[in-house]
Amino acid sequence: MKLFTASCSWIPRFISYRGLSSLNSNLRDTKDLLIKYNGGTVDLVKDTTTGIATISLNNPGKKNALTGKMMVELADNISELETWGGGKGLILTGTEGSFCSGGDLDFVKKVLTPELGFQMSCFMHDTLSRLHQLPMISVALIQGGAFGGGAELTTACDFRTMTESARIGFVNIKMGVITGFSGGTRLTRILGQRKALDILCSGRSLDCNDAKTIGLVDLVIPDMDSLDKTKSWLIKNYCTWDTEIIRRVKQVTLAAAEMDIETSLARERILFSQLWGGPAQKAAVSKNLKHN
Ligand SMILES: C[C@@H](C(=O)O)C(=O)SCCNC(=O)CCNC(=O)[C@H](O)C(C)(C)COP(=O)(O)OP(=O)(O)OC[C@H]1O[C@@H](n2cnc3c(N)ncnc32)[C@H](O)[C@@H]1OP(=O)(O)O
Repeated sequence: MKLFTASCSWIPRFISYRGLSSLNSNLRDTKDLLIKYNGGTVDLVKDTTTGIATISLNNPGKKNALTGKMMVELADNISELETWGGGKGLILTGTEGSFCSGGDLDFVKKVLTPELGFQMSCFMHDTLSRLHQLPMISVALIQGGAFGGGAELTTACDFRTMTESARIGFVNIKMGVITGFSGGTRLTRILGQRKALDILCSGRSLDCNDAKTIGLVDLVIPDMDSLDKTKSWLIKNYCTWDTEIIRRVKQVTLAAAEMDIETSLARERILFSQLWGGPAQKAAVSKNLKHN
């Protein structure tokens, strides 16, 4: 069988994850290209009282399918969150009862060359890596459907909640491709290789029970008031602490997952010692707390 990649001589021979920065020079060009494919919005709301941000994918006529312009807006929203020192948590969701049905097929049909696919993929990898690396606790609220690229988006978050009637499917294989938004790598890190292979290679869609059983989803919630319920769960479980502490815990876990152990330990020592003797610790040690 002749390999399709034989015609893709323009693809760099070696691309390492850390090598992504060497592709960054192309991101501005890609942004200029993507923004021309109009439709939908991606809206960011920052609640300064709770420290919880919400990003909503909004293209309801197409079940929140992602246009090029929406990819750019998502990237811009992440850039804004990177500079928000007050952020504790982030909820990524969609409007009008859907999460996201993947790439907008009207847009996809206009960019069907390996070169443009590579550019789009680099852009989305950069955006979702930056989302994943935000020093706040991120949750994807899956409602309605999350398919193809939409399912991939959920894997960039730390946690996933899913409504009782929702479905999630990595259907890329049924569309003649594999994961373009980094979902293959991220799903494998979440589930392990065997379960990820099952989900990716079957292309089957999962209901909330399947998704919870395999460990893709952390919490199943009723359809009603799913955003409020996700927000309450996020705040109650992870975000009652001091902002600086939450952000440091997230950074420690990221370093441990993605760096060699000595570098990660060095980072943990610094993040720890900067809190030692601070107001939160002084208040806690003066309280004679019992943890049972
Ligand atoms: C990036 C790329 C990749 O593979 O890496 C991808 O993500 S490929 C994209 C992978 N995603 C897909 O192939 C999704 C295909 N769509 C579906 O399976 C279905 O539409 C569902 C998403 C399950 C929703 O079904 P349901 O019966 O609830 O609604 P529906 O089919 O009437 O959809 C409502 C309207 O949204 C449109 N619509 C739905 N998904 C769309 C998409 N991804 N791009 C463009 N339009 C889309 C439908 O054509 C329809 O338009 P009208 O009202 O005008 O008829």
